[in-house]
Amino acid sequence: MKKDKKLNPLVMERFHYSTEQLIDKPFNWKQLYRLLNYLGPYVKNLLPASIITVLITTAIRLIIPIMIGVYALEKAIKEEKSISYLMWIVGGIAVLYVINYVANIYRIKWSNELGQKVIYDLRKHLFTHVQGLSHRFFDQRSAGSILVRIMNDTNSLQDLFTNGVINVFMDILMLFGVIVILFTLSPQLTLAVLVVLPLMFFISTTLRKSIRRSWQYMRLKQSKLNSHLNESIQGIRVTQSFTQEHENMAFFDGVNTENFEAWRLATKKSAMFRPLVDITNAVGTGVLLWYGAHLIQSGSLSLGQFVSFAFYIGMFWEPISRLGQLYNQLLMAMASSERIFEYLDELPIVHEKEKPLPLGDIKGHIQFDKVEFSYDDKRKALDGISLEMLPGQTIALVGHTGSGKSTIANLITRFYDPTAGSVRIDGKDLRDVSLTELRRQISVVLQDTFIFSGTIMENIRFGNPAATDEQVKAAAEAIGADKFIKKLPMGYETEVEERGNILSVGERQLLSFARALLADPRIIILDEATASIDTETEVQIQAALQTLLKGRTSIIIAHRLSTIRDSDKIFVLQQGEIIEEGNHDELMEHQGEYYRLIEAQFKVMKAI
Ligand SMILES: Nc1ncnc2c1ncn2[C@@H]1O[C@H](COP(=O)(O)OP(=O)(O)OP(=O)(O)O)[C@@H](O)[C@H]1O
Repeated sequence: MKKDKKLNPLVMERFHYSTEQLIDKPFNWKQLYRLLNYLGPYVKNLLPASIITVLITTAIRLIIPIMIGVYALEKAIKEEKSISYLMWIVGGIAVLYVINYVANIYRIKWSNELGQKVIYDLRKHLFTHVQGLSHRFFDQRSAGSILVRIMNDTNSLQDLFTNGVINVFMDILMLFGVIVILFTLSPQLTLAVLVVLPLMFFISTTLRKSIRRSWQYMRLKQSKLNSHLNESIQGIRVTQSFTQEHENMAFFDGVNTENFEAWRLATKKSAMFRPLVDITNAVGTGVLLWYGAHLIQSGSLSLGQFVSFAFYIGMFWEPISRLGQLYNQLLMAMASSERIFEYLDELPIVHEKEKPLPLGDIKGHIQFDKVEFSYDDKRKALDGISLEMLPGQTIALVGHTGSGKSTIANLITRFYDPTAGSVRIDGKDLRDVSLTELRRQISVVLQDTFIFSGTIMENIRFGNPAATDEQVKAAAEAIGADKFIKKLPMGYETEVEERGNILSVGERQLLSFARALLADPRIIILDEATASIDTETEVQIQAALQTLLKGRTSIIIAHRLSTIRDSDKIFVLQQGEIIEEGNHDELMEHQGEYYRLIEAQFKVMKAI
C-alpha cells in the first residue's frame, strides 16, 4: 500500500475485534452422542439406506481383487487354462462393477441428503431457540456473533454428517476386511509391509495436528477480516464524514496481509502431507516387491495371491488416511457443536409459567408495586418504583438520560422481570399470565423504527399479519402516512431495504405509527424520537399521535413539550426513582425538577 499519509498509531489502536479463541478440545463423547441424536428422525429411512449402499460397495471392492488375482490369474489362466472360465470371471466382475456404480450413486445421494437434512433440522432448532431467548441474551452479544453460530458453526458440521458418519462406517469395515484378507493371503508379507505403519501414524498425527492448527489460525484471521469489513461497511457514512478511510484502509491492509500469510502457511503445510504419504506408500511397495518376490521364489506365495495382495495393500492406506482426516473433522465439529450447544442450553430468563392464567381482553390498567430492577445485578436501573396508570390515560415519562424510562417500558412488555416487587396489568401479575396474550395487546413504537426488507405494505402489515390491503391503507390514511407513501415510485408496493434508508426519520415514524394502529393494542408504548423534525412534520406527527393514542393506555417516553403538556399524568424519573408526579400545570406550579427540565428545553429552543 502506498504510504501517502502518516498514520497516527493511537488511531490504529481503536480497532478491536473480539475473535473466537483457538479451540483444541479433547474428544467429548457425550457431546458427540448429543450431536448424533440429530440423526434420530432418519434411523428408519435415510440412515439404513445409506448404510446398505455402503455395505454393498465395500463388499464389492473387497471381492474384486480376489477374483482378479486368485481366480482369474491363478485358477483360470495358470491352473485351468480355460478361456470360458476366465470369461465367466470377467463377466462376474463387470456385473459387480455395474452394481457398485449404482450403489455408489445412491450412497452419495442418500448420504448427502442425510447430511443436509440434519443441518436443516439443527439450524431450525437453533434459530427457533434463539428467537425465544430473552432480551438479556441479545444485550450480551453482537448480531454478528449470533449469525456466525447459526450459519458457520452449523455449516462446519455439514461435512461430518454428509461424509463423516457414513464414511467412518465404510472405512472401518474396509480396514477390517482388508486386514483379514491380507492375513489370510500371507501373514508374513502382511507383517513385513506393516512396518511402515508407525511412520504413517507419525505423519498422520503430528503433521495433521499442525495442519489443523494452521487452518484454524487462518479462520481466526478471516473472522477478524470479516468483522472489520462488516464494521467498515455499516459505519461507512461516519467514516466518510470524519475522513477516516485512510486509517480504515491501513488496518484492512494489515488484516488482509495477515489473512493471506495465514492461508499461505496452511496451504504450504497441507501440500507437504500428500508427498509424505506417497513416500510411505513407496516404502511399503518396496518392501512388498522385495519380500513378495522372495516369498514367490521360495514357493510360499503364488503370483495370483501376490497380485491380489498388492491390490489390497493399495486399499489399506485409503481408509487409514481418511479415518485420520475424520478425527480432525470430529475435533473441529466438537468445537462448533460446543458453541451451538452453548446457545441451545441457554434458557430464556423470562418464560411463561407452565399453566399461565388466561389474560383475556385487557382494559389497560397498569400498576407497579415497589419495583426494583437491575440489568447487571450491580447497578439499579429502577429503585422502588410504585405507580398506577388507568385505562385510557396518556402517561408521560420524563427524566434525564439513563434515569430508567425505557426500563419501565421494558417491564410492561415483560422483556425483563423485576428483581423485586411486581408489575400488574388489570390486577394480574405479569409473571402469571400468558406472554403471547400479553404482548399481542401491547404495541411498542421505538425511537429508531426498524424497517424490514419488503414493501411498505408488508411493513405496515407487520402490525397485524391478517389485515387486508384495504385495512393497511386505512391505517396509513388515519395516521396521515398515505400522503408520502403515494408519492413513492411504487406507492404501497415500493420496496424498502432492511434499515429503510430511503425513508426520512419522520416518514419512518409515521410508518411505525400506522403499523401500531393496525395492531390495535390496548396499551401503547412510544419512545418519542428526539431528532428535530420540521414544523410541518411535527404537526403531522402530533395529529397522527392523537389518532393512535385515542382510547388506549399510552405510555410515552416524552421529549416534545406538546406531548408532555397534553398527557394526563407525568412521572419524573431520576436515577431509577420517581421524584415527581402530576399533570403539567401541577408540576410547573411545584417548581421542582420538571420545572427545571422544561425551562432548560425552552432555553435550548430559544437558542436554536
Ligand atoms: N441492556 C442493558 N444492559 C445493561 N444496562 C442497561 C441496559 N439498558 C439500560 N441500561 C442501564 O440502565 C439504566 C437505565 O436505562 P434506561 O434505558 O431505562 O434509561 P432512559 O431513561 O430510558 O434513558 P434514555 O433517555 O437515554 O433512553 C442506565 O444506567 C443504562 O446504562
